[in-house]
Amino acid sequence: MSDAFLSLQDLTLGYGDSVAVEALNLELRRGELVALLGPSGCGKTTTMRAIAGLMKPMSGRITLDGRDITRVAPNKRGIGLVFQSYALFPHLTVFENVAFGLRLQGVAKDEITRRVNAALASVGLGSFADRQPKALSGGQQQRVALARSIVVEPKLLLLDEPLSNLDARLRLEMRSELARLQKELGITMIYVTHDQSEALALADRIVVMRQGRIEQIDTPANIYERPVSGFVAEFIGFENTFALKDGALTTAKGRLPLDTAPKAHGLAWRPRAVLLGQGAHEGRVIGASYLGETVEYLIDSAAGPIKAETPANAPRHAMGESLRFDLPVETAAVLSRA
Ligand SMILES: Nc1ncnc2c1ncn2[C@@H]1O[C@H](COP(=O)(O)OP(=O)(O)OP(=O)(O)O)[C@@H](O)[C@H]1O
Repeated sequence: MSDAFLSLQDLTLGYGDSVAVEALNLELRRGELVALLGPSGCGKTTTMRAIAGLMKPMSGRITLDGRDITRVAPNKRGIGLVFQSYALFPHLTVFENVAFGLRLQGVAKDEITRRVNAALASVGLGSFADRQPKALSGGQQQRVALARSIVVEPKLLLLDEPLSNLDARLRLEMRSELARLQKELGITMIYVTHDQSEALALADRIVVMRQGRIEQIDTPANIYERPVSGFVAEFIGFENTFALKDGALTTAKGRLPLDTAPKAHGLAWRPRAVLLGQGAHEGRVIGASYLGETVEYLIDSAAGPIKAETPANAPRHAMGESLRFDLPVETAAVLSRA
């Protein structure tokens, strides 16, 4: 057996006869934060449910800290959960909400007081112990939910879109809070999100899922800069993705020949890597949106629309204008798979 802290081996999961996740293999090191990233329906929540023991795998094995937990009851796995709906008990104080799991475990009173206060302090709610949940903001409630799950010192913490109910500012605040807590407490975490910036900011490694399979596992920097496939590239913001065929960038709409083409399945560029006003290709401006810092152009080309982004203080291009553009191969992401 490997020395992985959590290991998912050939895990196949489904509902009735329909398979939702197929032969998934994933290993986490102790203390690692791994983000599961992917579009709606790709199997993120299903994977989390199986790890938590809330559904039985069709086949495969799960081990945690050297123990096979595939058939262990959810409450005996030592796994904490924070889901999107963080339902606190409305009639209990913040303190009692956090103490709940420890009371169930029969932990001594003094130790409960000590651990609950420490958990509340670690999420910045030390002075809120006596409040009722309804007297807290959404972000504060979310932090109580987090304190409640870390106080029982789980071996593994599963977070499924835990910040999705919060407004943009709170999300950012909670995101850095979570990162700090995770490092401070050394908790191993799996974090489900469909928000790429959240995954990039938080994770040690990102798992990109597609239709129940893993498409790429890598560091945030490698996922962002070196996506292996068109699917990952598009998901992570490379809006100009092409297959390479006979030395030309190829889409269903047409082709753009290249002087020199690398050996690869495809190439992809972010909008800001597209150069306007120079280069081997020709196009016509069919869209222009002012975004504040930048202007985003849609350029009609022989291979369909190309998205380009230039600094707002660069020379502007008018709608309908014909211009040359360049897709420099040296700034492209080289895609090894379809
Ligand atoms: N209770 C269920 N019964 C039948 N099929 C289900 C059930 N829950 C999920 N599925 C199916 O399993 C697949 C994976 O769903 P899952 O909820 O794991 O996706 P997800 O990546 O978490 O999506 P989202 O980001 O929308 O939460 C989907 O095709 C979904 O329709």
